[in-house]
Formats: sequence, C-alpha cells, structure tokens
Amino acid sequence: PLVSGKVLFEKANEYNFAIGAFNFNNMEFLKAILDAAEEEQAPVFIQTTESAIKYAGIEYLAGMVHAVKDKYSIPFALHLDHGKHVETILLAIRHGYTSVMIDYSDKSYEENLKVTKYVVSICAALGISVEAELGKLVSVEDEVVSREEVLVDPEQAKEFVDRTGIDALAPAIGTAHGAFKFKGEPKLDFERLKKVKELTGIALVLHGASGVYEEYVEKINKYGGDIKGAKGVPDEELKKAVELGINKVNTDTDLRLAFISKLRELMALEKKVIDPRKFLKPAMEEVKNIVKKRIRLYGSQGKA
Ligand SMILES: O=C(COP(=O)(O)O)NO
Ligand SMILES: [Ca+2]
Ligand code: NA
Ligand SMILES: [Zn+2]
Repeated sequence: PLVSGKVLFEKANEYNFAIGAFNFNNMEFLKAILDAAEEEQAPVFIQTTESAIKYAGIEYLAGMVHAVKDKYSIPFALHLDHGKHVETILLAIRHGYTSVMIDYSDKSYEENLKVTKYVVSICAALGISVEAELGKLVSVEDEVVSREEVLVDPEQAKEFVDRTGIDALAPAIGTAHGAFKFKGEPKLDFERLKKVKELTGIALVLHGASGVYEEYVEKINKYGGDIKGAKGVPDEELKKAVELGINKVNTDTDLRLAFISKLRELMALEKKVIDPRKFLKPAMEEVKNIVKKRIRLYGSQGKA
C-alpha cells in the first residue's frame, strides 16, 4: 500500500539499511519498479522530478499510482524529487504525494533554512515526510572546485536538522547526477558522511548514486549510442555508504541505461516491427531486472 515516507525513513534508519528511490515519468517505469519491489518484498520510494511532472502531467503520474496502490502488498511512498518551488510541493500534496524533497541547496544557507522550515510546518501537520539537501551535487575533481566549497559541512548539517525538523537529509559527499559522475577515480567523502550521521542521527539520502554499469554503456554504444566515458558509483562504494548511514538511494540513470540499451538493440535488429509493445515490454523487463539488483545491493529485499 501507499504509505508516508516517514515510516520508511524511520525503519531504514533504525535497522541500518537503505531503501531504493526510483524515478519514473511513465507507466512502463512505474510498473517495472513496483513489480520488482513486490517480487523482492522490499519497501520503495517511487519518485518524480518537476521535469517528470512537466513531461507527463501530475494527474497521470499521481493518478496511475493511486489507481494501483492496493495491488501491491509492499509499503511504498510517492515522493517529489528535487522540489525546487514551494508551489510544486503544494501541488504534490494536493495530488496525494506522501513525501517531498524541498531542494534549496543552490540558494543561500539562510534561504534554504527558511523555506525548508516552512515546508516542514505544512508537511508535519499532514504526516508527509520532508527531505532537504545541503552542499552541491558536483563531482569533486580537485582542480575544479574545492571540496570545502561544495560538500556538506557536518556541523552546519547538525544545526540545519535541529532548526528545520526534517525527516531526511541529502548531504553532498562527492556524487553527481547522470552518467558522467567522475572523470578520474570515483571518490566519495566517507569521513564527512560518517560525521554527518554521528551529529544528526537522522535518515540520510544519497543522490547521484547510480552504478552506470559497463554492460549497459557498451550495449548502448554498440547499437548506435555514444556515451563513452560514462562512469558511476561502484557497488563496493555504495555498500560502504549504506553501512555509514545512507537510508535512501536515489536511482534514475541506471533505469534509463537499462531501458535504452534494450530499446536501441531491438530498434537495430528487429527491422519489421512497428508495434511499440514489442520493444517496450522487453525494455520494461530490463528496468525490472536492474531495480531488483539495486534493491538487493541496498539491503532492502525482504524488509517490506
Ligand atoms: O539523484 C538522483 C538520481 O541520480 P542518478 O543520476 O545517479 O541516478 N535523483 O534525484
Ligand atoms: Ca540540489
Ligand atoms: Na529526493
Ligand atoms: Zn538527485
């Protein structure tokens, strides 16, 4: 059933595992994610960004979720990912979202604090969980920016959590969105993550966490794509981040790579097909497979 993100954050934080937060913007991805989670008996966050809402319309996205919510035995939250505008937060609440992220990490600390407090005051009354972010999601290649400038400051995180009352915090520790996370070797600031957990004790969220697996990158390049140099967070690093206190792992790029690699392959090989379902169904299966793999990596299988 559809539940508040609060119960998911609390359980993952208490039992020290992570819950997958998988992005969707259409029926195929939504069905693949929920079917995978049901088969793994794992709780999940299903989440939409503001651009997903622009693409499909919130009525379609929220409507599909509410239509199927009682078909699944696992608890799952419908989460607004990277809510950059309070208006979007309010729209999501009106459409039955059960968790929201207010992302003011690109604004001043004071601005982030003020708006986050306001969102918490609304959501707390409604039993809706609130996630916020501190620091910037940019891959920290030393020559580009100094780590201090962009990564989360653990002391500041402590004050931010105490003054806002958020349910979960996304601390920037060196990851970045998309398929090109690192130029050199992947580098997550585990010391910083450890300090944030010790000081705040709350549920933590890792953004830009996709693994960007070689098999999908190669397949995309083989069948007409060109994403050479794509690199993500290695499984071992991800596991270490979960051990150090990450409780929600945002996963978007891995699902895209799985879907597109299968789509490109079939588009290249099946020259007589004109029924989209002949391509979309196998592509959905690929998404389901990668979601199951990531659920197991996060340690949340069987934790429904
Ligand atoms: O942080 C993410 C997704 O990150 P990836 O691009 O690594 O899947 N969504 O909010
Ligand atoms: Ca951000
Ligand atoms: Na989020
Ligand atoms: Zn993100």
